[in-house]
Amino acid sequence: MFKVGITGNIGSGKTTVCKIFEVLGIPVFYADDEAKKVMIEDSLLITGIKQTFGNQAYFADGSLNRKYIAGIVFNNPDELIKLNALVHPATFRAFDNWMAGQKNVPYVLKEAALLFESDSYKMCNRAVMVTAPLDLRIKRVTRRDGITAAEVNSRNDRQFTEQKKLALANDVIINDDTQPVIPQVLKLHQLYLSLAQQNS
Ligand SMILES: CC(C)(COP(=O)(O)OP(=O)(O)OC[C@H]1O[C@@H](n2cnc3c(N)ncnc32)[C@H](O)[C@@H]1O)[C@@H](O)C(=O)NCCC(=O)NCCS
Ligand SMILES: Nc1ncnc2c1ncn2[C@@H]1O[C@H](COP(=O)(O)OP(=O)(O)OP(=O)(O)O)[C@@H](O)[C@H]1O
Repeated sequence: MFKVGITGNIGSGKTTVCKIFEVLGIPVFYADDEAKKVMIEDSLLITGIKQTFGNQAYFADGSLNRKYIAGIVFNNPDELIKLNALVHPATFRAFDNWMAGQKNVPYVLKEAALLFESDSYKMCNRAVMVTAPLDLRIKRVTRRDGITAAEVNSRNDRQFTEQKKLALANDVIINDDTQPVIPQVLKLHQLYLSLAQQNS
């Protein structure tokens, strides 16, 4: 199956762009969401997270204390490395399981904030990056999540720079309010349909 990885730094608009691909009938695996799902479902992972970050990482009802974990890992790169090492293998397994269920579709998308940082782009046939300037991304995320600009910056600082990501991407979608996104998606969709057909 032809796989397209889609990424972009915090607030670039990856999820928004993926929703357009979904309208075109393309299944999307949302790695960030799946990561949070395995963190409450995989008992070995839960034990590892509690041992590493303390029992406060979870609320009494078993849900994830995202604010608590974010406060630790986005202020300490070593702690973030530990969290990534715990969570990413389980997320990769969830992707493999999801892939096994995909039938009769021309191609699939894997949405991951850390597609390049985690090397998972190497398992994709193509990588597309959604890009927008930092000031606009900060504005979007502070409005969406009610977090501060400093908190957005501290996450952004833990990601490859836009420049580094652009050098690794095969394709780019510009989502900086200067041009419409839908025609860019339609153009790439046609490209992926034809590449997937050549690949089959
Ligand atoms: C720390 C957690 C609990 C905070 O949850 P929260 O709901 O506040 O954020 P959410 O997961 O929706 O992520 C929002 C954005 O933060 C950034 N971000 C998330 N995880 C990371 C990370 N490990 N490194 C750098 N940036 C990250 C991304 O831009 C992401 O799109 C959560 O982000 C987490 O568990 N992260 C580790 C797992 C991971 O790496 N997920 C992302 C890719 S699989
Ligand atoms: N072209 C656009 N016009 C207006 N609002 C937009 C546009 N693109 C994204 N947004 C808004 O900006 C916010 C961030 O977009 P989105 O959630 O798609 O980004 P993301 O890259 O998936 O973010 P994160 O990395 O934080 O998960 C959302 O509230 C979304 O509705």
